[in-house]
Order: sequence, then structure tokens, then C-alpha cells
Amino acid sequence: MIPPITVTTPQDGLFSESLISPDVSASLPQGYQLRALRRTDFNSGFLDCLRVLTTVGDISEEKFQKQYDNMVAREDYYIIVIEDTNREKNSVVATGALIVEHKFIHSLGKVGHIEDIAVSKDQQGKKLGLRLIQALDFVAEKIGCYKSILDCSDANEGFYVKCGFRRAGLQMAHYYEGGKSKH
Ligand SMILES: CC(=O)SCCNC(=O)CCNC(=O)[C@H](O)C(C)(C)COP(=O)(O)OP(=O)(O)OC[C@H]1O[C@@H](n2cnc3c(N)ncnc32)[C@H](O)[C@@H]1OP(=O)(O)O
Repeated sequence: MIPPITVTTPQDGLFSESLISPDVSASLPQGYQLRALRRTDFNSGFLDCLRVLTTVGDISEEKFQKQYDNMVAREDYYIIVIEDTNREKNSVVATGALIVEHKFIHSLGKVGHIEDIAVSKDQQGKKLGLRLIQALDFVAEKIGCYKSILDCSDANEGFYVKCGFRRAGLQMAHYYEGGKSKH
């Protein structure tokens, strides 16, 4: 049997729009919109948002798209952006990610990992960070995660407490010298 052909358009995102919370969308400021990351977001301001968080490095559009395609194929990446549709350039002003881990415990349970939450400097303090977390919580619950977890600095603890998280445990890390992927 011939497999069905999936036709994607530049408007298609990393995940289904049905996972975008209508309530969270409705609580954004006028002209702001929540949506899934798109393959066309290389020049949308998305990478500039991430630069608020840490270094992004010098990545080409081709490499950006290859990474996006890897994430689509994995089906466990939910990257959300908030776009200010009043802006012509750099309209993406905030972003956050949920990555799903599949477990054997908890009856083959799923855990959501919240990562790379970033709001542009000039947009901080407008509750966009809170809306990102609420939107990612909505996705995590809808796809059946039994919890979501994240690592953050002491300076950001108060923000996550306001978002409904509580301190649980302690983070430990091993950093690897050759840790950069060659792919
Ligand atoms: C898992 C991770 O990714 S950790 C990394 C987090 N990201 C960063 O540190 C990047 C730089 N910082 C940012 O991008 C933003 O400042 C964020 C994401 C930390 C917060 O986003 P914002 O949109 O500025 O916060 P938002 O307006 O939604 O704040 C919601 C509430 O948290 C409070 N809040 C915000 N930041 C902090 C903080 N660092 N400490 C304590 N409270 C805070 C706000 O005052 C607000 O409280 P209120 O409801 O009483 O008014």
C-alpha cells in the first residue's frame, strides 16, 4: 500500500495547533499570538530571544532547518513562541520548550522537561514568561505527562514559584569537553 503523503506548508508548526491553549492565547496582550515554532523562524527574532538566555553560536539557516527537521522527526519537541504581530521585523518576542521523556516507571509514564524559557529584554515584565509556562503546562497535561520539571538559577526561583512550580531536589551536572555534536 502507498503511504499517505503529508503536505506541509511554511505555516505548519513543530506540533499541532490543537495543543495551543485557547485560554492562554486569550490572556496575551492585544496583537500578541502564541504558536508552535515554524521551519521559517530563522529570521523571526526566535534566535535573538534565545540570546537573552545564553550564546546561540553562528548557525546557518540550513543548519537551523536541519535541526528543526530532526525535532519534527523525533515528535517529542514542543517549542512555543509568542509573536507580536504589530511588529514587522523580529516579531517573535518570547519562546519556551517542552521536551518529553518516555519512562518505564509509572506505567510507561511521560515526564515533561521545560527548557530554554526566554523573553526579549524589552518585553520582560508583561507576563509573557508566565504565559509561556502556562502554555507548556497545557501541552504537557494534554499529551499525558505526569509531571514537568526544570532547572533554574536561584535568581529565577521566584518566577517559577509564581508559575506554580516548587523546589524539588537538587541539580547535578557533568559537562563533557567534546560535548558539541559533529552532526
Ligand atoms: C528552565 C529555564 O529555561 S531557566 C531560564 C529562564 N530564562 C532566563 O533567565 C532568561 C532571561 N529572563 C527572561 O527571559 C525572563 O525575565 C523570565 C523568563 C525569567 C521571566 O519572564 P517575564 O515575562 O519577564 O516574567 P513575567 O512578567 O511573566 O512574570 C510573572 C511573575 O513572576 C515575577 N518574576 C519575574 N521574574 C522574576 C524573578 N527573576 N524572580 C522573582 N519573580 C520574578 C514577576 O514579577 C511576576 O509576578 P506578579 O505576577 O506578582 O506580577
